[in-house]
Amino acid sequence: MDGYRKELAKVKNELKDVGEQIQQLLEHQDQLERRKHELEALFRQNSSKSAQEDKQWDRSDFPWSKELEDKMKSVFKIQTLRPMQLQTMNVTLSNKDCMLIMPTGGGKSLCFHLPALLSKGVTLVVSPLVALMEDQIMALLKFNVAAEMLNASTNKDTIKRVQEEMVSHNAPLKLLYVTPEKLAKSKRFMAKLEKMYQLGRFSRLVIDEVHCCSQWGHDFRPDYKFLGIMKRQFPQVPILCLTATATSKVLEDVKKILNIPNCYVFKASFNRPNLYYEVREKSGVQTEAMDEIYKLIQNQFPNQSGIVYCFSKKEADDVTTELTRRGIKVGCYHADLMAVERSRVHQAWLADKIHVVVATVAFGMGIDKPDVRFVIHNSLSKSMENLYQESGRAGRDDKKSHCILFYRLQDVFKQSSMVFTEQTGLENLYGIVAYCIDANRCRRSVIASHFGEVWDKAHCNGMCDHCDPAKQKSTQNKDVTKYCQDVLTVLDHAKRLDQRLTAIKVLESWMQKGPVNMRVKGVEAPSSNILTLERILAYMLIQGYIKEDFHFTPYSTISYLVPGPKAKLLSMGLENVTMDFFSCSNQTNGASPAASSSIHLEPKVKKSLPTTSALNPLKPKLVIINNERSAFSDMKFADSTVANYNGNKDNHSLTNGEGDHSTQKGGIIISDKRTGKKLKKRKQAIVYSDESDIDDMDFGANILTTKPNRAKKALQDKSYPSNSTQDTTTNADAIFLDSDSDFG
Ligand SMILES: Nc1ncnc2c1ncn2[C@H]1C[C@H](O)[C@@H](COP(=O)(O)OP(=O)(O)OP(=O)(O)O)O1
Repeated sequence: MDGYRKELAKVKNELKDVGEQIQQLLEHQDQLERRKHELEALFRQNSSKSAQEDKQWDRSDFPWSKELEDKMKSVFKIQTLRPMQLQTMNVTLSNKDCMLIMPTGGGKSLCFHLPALLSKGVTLVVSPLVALMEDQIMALLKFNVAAEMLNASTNKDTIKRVQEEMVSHNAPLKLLYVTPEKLAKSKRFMAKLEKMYQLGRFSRLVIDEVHCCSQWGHDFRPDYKFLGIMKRQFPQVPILCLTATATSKVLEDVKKILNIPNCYVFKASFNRPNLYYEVREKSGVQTEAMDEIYKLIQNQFPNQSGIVYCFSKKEADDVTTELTRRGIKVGCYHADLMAVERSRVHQAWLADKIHVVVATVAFGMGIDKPDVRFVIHNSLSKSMENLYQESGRAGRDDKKSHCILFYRLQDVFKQSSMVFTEQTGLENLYGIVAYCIDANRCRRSVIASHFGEVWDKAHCNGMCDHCDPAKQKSTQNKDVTKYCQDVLTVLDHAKRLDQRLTAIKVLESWMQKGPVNMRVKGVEAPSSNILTLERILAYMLIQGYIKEDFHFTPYSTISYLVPGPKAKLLSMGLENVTMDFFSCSNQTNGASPAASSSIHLEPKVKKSLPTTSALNPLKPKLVIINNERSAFSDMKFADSTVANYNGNKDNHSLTNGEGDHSTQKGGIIISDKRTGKKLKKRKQAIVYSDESDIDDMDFGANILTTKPNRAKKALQDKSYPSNSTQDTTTNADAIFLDSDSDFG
């Protein structure tokens, strides 16, 4: 026996060592990964080869340089080129393959419009959306540039005419737009292209939104894969690829798919200095969430142009109804609406007849309104690329504009059950979740590292909620290991009972709410607000301590939470989890999820202060306020007696609920405001607090407890009609308020 015991102790020790080593290695791996990204970016930006190449293509002494400048000014009325435009045009005019990554609105179109005018023959442009082509053709026709398009709904006469122009030396046609489907599915059209090529009239192939080729990208389109044969069929035709967003992984994939391994890659900076990035917490109550968006638009952007992006068509319909009811001129745009209605909304918005378009991502590519002052995300986007591209529709006129994302944990699962079948769907989604719950990193630096760029926080210029001096707040790194272990215990308990838990159910069990059999002995209800708990859960998810397990019903896909690959390390106590929290919570409205999830010295978690309106439903007979630390001390409780407790048991003041004070020496004397009578000794009073220093105070109550769950139990024992903490609070005879009180 002794031998076993010794060996067991030895094995446990070794396991502990191994765990610590694993943790160190994991941390080291994280650091190396980060450094690798930075070095790759630095390498790309500074390597002598790429610097030389940039210089080489920046020249103005090419045979076409003079004509290029003339046409730029005379046809497109543009005086100077933006960064990377000249390089790109010089490469493609040299008949070399090129890839340009430039942010939305950066001016990619000019990079093939202008070369098209300087080249003999026709530039073929593959573009994913008919609406996008229509917009471009309209703009080109205004500049008297001959452009056409072919798609599934083009009539026979037009097809015939265009196909004749493709192969006619005298035809004025300069740009021909087609959908990838047209290329992939029309053999006749491919035959015409062959002919055009043999006649030397196929001057260039432009592939817009080229990231659609790659399954690693955020908008994979299977028909884009077909473009892989173009280099083989037309080896002399230079390919120009354009996209606003592509990670290095996507770039490499695209090069492979299109057979252009040696193409030149130009990358304009992702940074849009005039865009202010912000994440705000979204209320769990639909009407409150709508009120907040309404107030935001009304107060900050009155009569200004903006877009509100929604997760689904139904959400877009609902938000449209809600905002219209509140008096904002909005139009709705999504794929289920008739084309005429979509076009009506788009045109009315362009003409400023309506200010806001509430839309799904269907309202996107090709939106070129210069004065969009705000883009609000009512729900989480599915990736950083999506967020960047969608919010990038703001501020094309280079004036300050706002990109505000409303975040709530429940939106993660709406998205995850849609994207989990995509190759990197969950990875991309968790990337944007990390962006949302980050407490202090510059938003731009998170975006930059996502796109593999080096970013110096100082360059943000206060243009994100974390760098804005007006929103200054300090953060503290706190240990949340115990919380994370408790979550895993809840999951283990459910597993033993053969139950599956969604995130909401996990939170419920963790907070000792919901079905009694799901609550776990030894797991104490955390004294923190729901937002903090959601944030910890989200962090566990993106770090791999928990993971999602998807199940199908005939109507939907449900995401359950189960222990993740790193769970073991945590439950064995071999890994510590720390998170950043704001050290003071002086923000209420508009705070980011991180901001409102401030945390005390563990294990206690602090929450944002509820507003007066949040407390209005509470009408207990007695309200005891911690005067020293509470922001509630100025609040009025019309139907309650208010006792101001200042941490000194012997000196308290009482008010009549309307703010008239009378100081009482020698302990609290509680009287009922309505009758003026002293509350009877042993009157029931439930006190919610974690403050241990009230433990031994005599409130004349026969129930005094310091934990909400114990209070609740006490209430249940006394047969109070309540099923939730909120109800018990409402029904309590007395509540204790300090800055940590929890109304979750
Ligand atoms: N050098 C320039 N100087 C002034 N304006 C320019 C210049 N180049 C382009 N523009 C204008 C034309 C458009 O109104 C606007 C956006 O250009 P555009 O080519 O549509 O952007 P883009 O194609 O990169 O955006 P998206 O990714 O949304 O398609 O900028």
